[in-house]
Amino acid sequence: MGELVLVCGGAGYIGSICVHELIETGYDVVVFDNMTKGHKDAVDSRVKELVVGDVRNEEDLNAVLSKYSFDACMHFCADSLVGESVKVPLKYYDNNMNGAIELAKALTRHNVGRIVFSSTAAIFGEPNPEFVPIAENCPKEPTNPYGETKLSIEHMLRWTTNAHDLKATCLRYFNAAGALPNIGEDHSPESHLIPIVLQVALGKRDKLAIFGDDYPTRDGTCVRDYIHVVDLAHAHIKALEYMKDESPKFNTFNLGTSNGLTVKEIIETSRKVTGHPIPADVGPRRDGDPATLVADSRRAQEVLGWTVRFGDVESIIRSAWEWHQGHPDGYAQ
Ligand SMILES: NC(=O)c1ccc[n+]([C@@H]2O[C@H](COP(=O)([O-])OP(=O)(O)OC[C@H]3O[C@@H](n4cnc5c(N)ncnc54)[C@H](O)[C@@H]3O)[C@@H](O)[C@H]2O)c1
Ligand SMILES: O=c1ccn([C@@H]2O[C@H](COP(=O)(O)OP(=O)(O)O[C@H]3O[C@H](CO)[C@@H](O)[C@H](O)[C@H]3O)[C@@H](O)[C@H]2O)c(=O)[nH]1
Repeated sequence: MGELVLVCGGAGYIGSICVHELIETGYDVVVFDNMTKGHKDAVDSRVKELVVGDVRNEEDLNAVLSKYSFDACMHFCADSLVGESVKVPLKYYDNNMNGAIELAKALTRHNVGRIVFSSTAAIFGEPNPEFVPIAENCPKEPTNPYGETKLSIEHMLRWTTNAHDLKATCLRYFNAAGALPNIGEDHSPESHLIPIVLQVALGKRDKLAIFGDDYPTRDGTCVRDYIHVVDLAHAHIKALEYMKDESPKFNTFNLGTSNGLTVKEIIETSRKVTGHPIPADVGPRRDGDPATLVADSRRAQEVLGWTVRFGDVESIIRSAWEWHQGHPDGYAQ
């Protein structure tokens, strides 16, 4: 029998892929998700249970934590749209902050000793070019409420691990992308660049809007570091193993490929992968978008022994394209 992991948000995009990789590695898994954005069909059929509950709800958490004896927890639950967070900040403070606080309280009550938390590149805000690629100690000045809530949760976890018998690892993903053959990205409404580009290629949309071409980048569009979601999943497993040994109680790692690509470059590569012209018009900037976010992930490589296995963006887009072709309506079909 492997260790038992509680995966909160395990019916969502990144969480469901982590669940699959955990089970493949020999872990047992219970998924806990309120299903506001999760998909039942994304959850591996080998999980011990898919519990429908809300991380903000003490009773829901007590029920699952009393039923099972967990070795560790992964926390993927959040609202996570940069633009939306600028428009409705209180939704983000409510779900992200309150969810993480209730979960941390429940883990300490039930003596669960390890948590891996989904943090984000958005905690760094608009880094001065001298700090790009972005290492863990880069100044943190979020430019949107989403990043603010994630940074506050990191601080809350640091103080909680200081006071309790709990270890935490915050993994700051840059832009998650790609798919497994049967698990992919299906957000509704979709706001992420690669799935939107592929929906145009599938004929589900006529064209897409490029949000601004007047940024200080090589072609004027925003630069992001797209990392394969399976590589992210493997970093979670490495973090669980690391915290089992003599690790510090609180840890942070930046996770990306260190290869920054512009919005226009992503569209161009997608044209090559799909063979579709993918029409795109330049529109206004989206609120809260920093110009450039590229990771320096050497610390995760050196300390966790993590490696990027699927770093080439063309193969990342190809894996997403294969999933989207097989699931043109997402999980709805
Ligand atoms: N997608 C990215 O590129 C990216 C990058 C950096 C960080 N992140 C972070 O990674 C995590 C997962 O992202 P994702 O793209 O898989 O998102 P997602 O929306 O697909 O998954 C989140 C899951 O959490 C569930 N959930 C949300 N609030 C909940 C609550 N209060 N109680 C119980 N379940 C709840 C949703 O139903 C969903 O299944 C998020 O925390 C996000 O902020 C994502
Ligand atoms: O229709 C679109 C959609 C997106 N973009 C641009 O494409 C880039 C990537 O956007 P998106 O895919 O929405 O990702 P981000 O806004 O960079 O945010 C993602 O990456 C962050 C870390 O970098 C995470 O924290 C967030 O959760 C995750 O949504 C940005 O410059 C957007 O302005 C467009 O130009 N047109």
